Parts: sequence; structure tokens; C-alpha cells
Amino acid sequence: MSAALRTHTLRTEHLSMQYGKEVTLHYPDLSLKAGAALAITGPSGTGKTTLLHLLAGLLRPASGAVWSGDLNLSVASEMAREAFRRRNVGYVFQDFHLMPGLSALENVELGLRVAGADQPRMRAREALEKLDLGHRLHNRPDQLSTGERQRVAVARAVAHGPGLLLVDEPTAHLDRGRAGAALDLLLGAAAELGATLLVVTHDPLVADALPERLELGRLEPQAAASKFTEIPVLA
Ligand SMILES: Nc1ncnc2c1ncn2[C@@H]1O[C@H](COP(=O)(O)OP(=O)(O)OP(=O)(O)O)[C@@H](O)[C@H]1O
Repeated sequence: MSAALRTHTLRTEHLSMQYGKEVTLHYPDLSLKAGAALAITGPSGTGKTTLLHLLAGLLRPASGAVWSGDLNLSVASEMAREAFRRRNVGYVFQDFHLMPGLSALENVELGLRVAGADQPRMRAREALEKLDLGHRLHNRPDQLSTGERQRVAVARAVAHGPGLLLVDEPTAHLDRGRAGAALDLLLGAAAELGATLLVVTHDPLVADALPERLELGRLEPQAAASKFTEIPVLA
């Protein structure tokens, strides 16, 4: 892993998002050091998924800034934001977003190609084998169980060695046994990469297992802007 990724930090300042005229979301300021692990909780509609999208550079905020190291994603060019996402972000979507016509191996390989990684096929195989999917490499998503699909999505998110791992509702589709396994998988992957991990969750099992928590609520803009959350590096 490069030094740049190990020193990856993420900060937000006065961040807000607007959807049309009706929805305005204000976020408390965040400061996350490399290796921090944060659960994002709160009632439905408070903007948890939107926050992940803002931090990934998938959305531009209505106001405020998202800093990744020295890069201000809020004002960076589309090209710079895309390069940032490809190299530095691993994103596990709630419904996985796997390509239905591709095998598990091809899904992970595609992610690596997009990230510009060397030897994408070999690395995809290694990532899947590490997650005990060596026997399912050539199966398509519709031939896999929910837990297996999730492991493919995690393999795709971590295979290129991102410094920032963003995960949306990792246990939403899983029974308790599988939920525990999914959680261990994410914590293990983040620790191995030294990545900053942010997990949106309604699940107390997940929220309680992460060292830090950001609870989003319907904060007034002033109150939101004045809250500052300093997240320490994990020991
Ligand atoms: N593309 C969009 N267009 C318009 N409104 C949107 C869009 N995406 C999200 N919203 C609105 O923004 C608010 C926050 O949505 P978001 O999905 O971020 O919340 P959430 O906390 O993740 O919700 P949940 O827990 O139900 O997944 C909601 O009121 C939602 O309806």
C-alpha cells in the first residue's frame, strides 16, 4: 500500500445537500484519520446514503466541502473526482450493484481494470479466494446466494487496495449468523488495508461493533454546523 493511502484523511466542512426544493440535508463536520472506523446511524431519510455518496465524490454538495487529504472533492473537476474514486474508494452498495451478465471473477476483475490495477485477473482471483469464493469464481450473481453476492461485492470493493471503504447496510439481507460473518469480513478487510471504514447501518450489531458512531438526526442547520466529530485513529 502506498504512503499516500496510509495517510489518507477525510474531512467535511459545513456540508449540505439539496434535492429539488423539498429536501435539504445538513451534516455535522467530520474529521477522520486513516484507519478510523465509523458507523453512520439514524432514522430513515436523514441522509445516510447521501453522505456516503458525497464522501465518495459521487455527488457534489449544495454547499460546504469534502476534503480527502489535499483534494477538495466539492470543487475538483469531474476527471479528478473520478480518478479519486477509482484509486481510493471501495464502495459496497446495499444491493451490491454486480453486473448480472458477468461471473464473480469477471465482476471483480472489471473493478480492478477500472482502477487501472496490474494483473487484474490474478488479483481478482486472489481477492475472491481470500473470501472463500474460490469454488464460485465462474458463477454469475443470479447463481449465488445473498451472502456470496455480498462477498463478491466486498472483494470488488477491496481488491484495488482503497484507502476509503464505504459500505451501505451490509447486513440488511442477512440472517444473524451471516450478519456477524459479514461484519468480520469488513472489519478484517479494512484493518488489512489500513483503510478508513464508514458503514451506514440500522443494525445495532454493526453499530456497536464499530469504535465510533455518527448519529444523523433532523438537526437544525446551525446545530449541525457547530457539531464537530473528531474520529481518532484505531489503536
Ligand atoms: N435522487 C434523489 N432525488 C430526490 N430526493 C432524494 C434523492 N436521493 C435521496 N433523496 C431524499 O433525500 C433524503 C435522504 O435520503 P437518503 O437515501 O440519503 O437517506 P437515508 O438516511 O440513507 O435513508 P434510508 O435509511 O431510508 O436508506 C430522503 O428524503 C430522500 O427521499
